[in-house]
Amino acid sequence: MTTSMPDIANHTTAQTEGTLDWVGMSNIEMPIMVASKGESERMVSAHIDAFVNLKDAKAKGIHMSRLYLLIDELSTSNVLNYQSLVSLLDGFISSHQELSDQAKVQFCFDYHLRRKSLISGKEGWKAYPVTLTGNLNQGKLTIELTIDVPYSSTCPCSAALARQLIQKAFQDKFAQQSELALTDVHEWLGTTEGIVATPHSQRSVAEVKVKLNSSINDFPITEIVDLVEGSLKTPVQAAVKREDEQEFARLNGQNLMFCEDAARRLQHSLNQTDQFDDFWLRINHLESLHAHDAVSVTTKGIENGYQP
Ligand SMILES: Nc1nc2c(ncn2[C@@H]2O[C@H](COP(=O)(O)OP(=O)(O)OP(=O)(O)O)[C@@H](O)[C@H]2O)c(=O)[nH]1
Repeated sequence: MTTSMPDIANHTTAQTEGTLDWVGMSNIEMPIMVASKGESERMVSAHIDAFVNLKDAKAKGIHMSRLYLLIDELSTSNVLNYQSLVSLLDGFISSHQELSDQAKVQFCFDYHLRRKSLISGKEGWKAYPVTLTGNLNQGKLTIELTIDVPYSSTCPCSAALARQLIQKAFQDKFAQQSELALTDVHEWLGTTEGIVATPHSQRSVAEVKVKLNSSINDFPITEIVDLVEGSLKTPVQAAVKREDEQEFARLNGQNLMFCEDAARRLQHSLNQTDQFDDFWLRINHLESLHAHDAVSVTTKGIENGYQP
């Protein structure tokens, strides 16, 4: 004889009635196969949030296990791409008929890419934090991809102030000499007295969020990383030999930027491509001059689009 188990979610009603915006599970850890455009399908270790709304004020609760098992099925038998993300959201709602008409899911993971050194031809891994978010609200679908791309920024103001000090040191050193010997100047420039000041630079992070549509099935992770790094020109490096470090110093010197400059460069590049319905970006310069960060935020600026 089998004993039937109490089913609180189905057979009892709420002690206090009320509809709820989101109910679900946060921080579920699962391996997920991710389809990223131009890359082989890759297993990532994902942290997942899964939610539905509770529109029935009297219902005791949602069915957590149904959401969990739908994600588990994706983890064990499928690949995460645009279509499977949409099917997952559909499944959340169809498994909660009468209870829910909104669903959202978020996958957070590090996506590793091989990145080339600047000069030496070496390669190394870089981990990019990625968030994929799906939201289905009474039939209205939103799929978003957010990537954090680290880079280096050198302060243009600091660079100008350092140049002024270098000019002054040059004057102090050579002003009294009637004739300048090229070798003397050349040698002096190679000393710390010659380059008496250096501008400050900082590790910086561009957070880029794009709204995807069904014209994209595999997520454009590499494409966005390439776009950001290609625009800013000073990506954080993986494998570095001295020739790479020297090139990095040159690139920093030739791409001086405030957080405003970085945001405008990315805004320009993202406006050049029409594959994203909308974008939002936040530039964070983790200052070395200050103990606080310099930040700029912008969006595509479309009607009813992302708000800054
Ligand atoms: N709704 C809800 N469930 C919770 C919560 N915390 C833990 N659970 C548990 O999640 C488990 C799974 O719930 P259900 O999905 O309703 O499980 P089930 O009744 O076996 O599954 P179905 O037959 O598909 O409804 C239950 O044992 C709940 O106790 C909570 O805060 N809210």
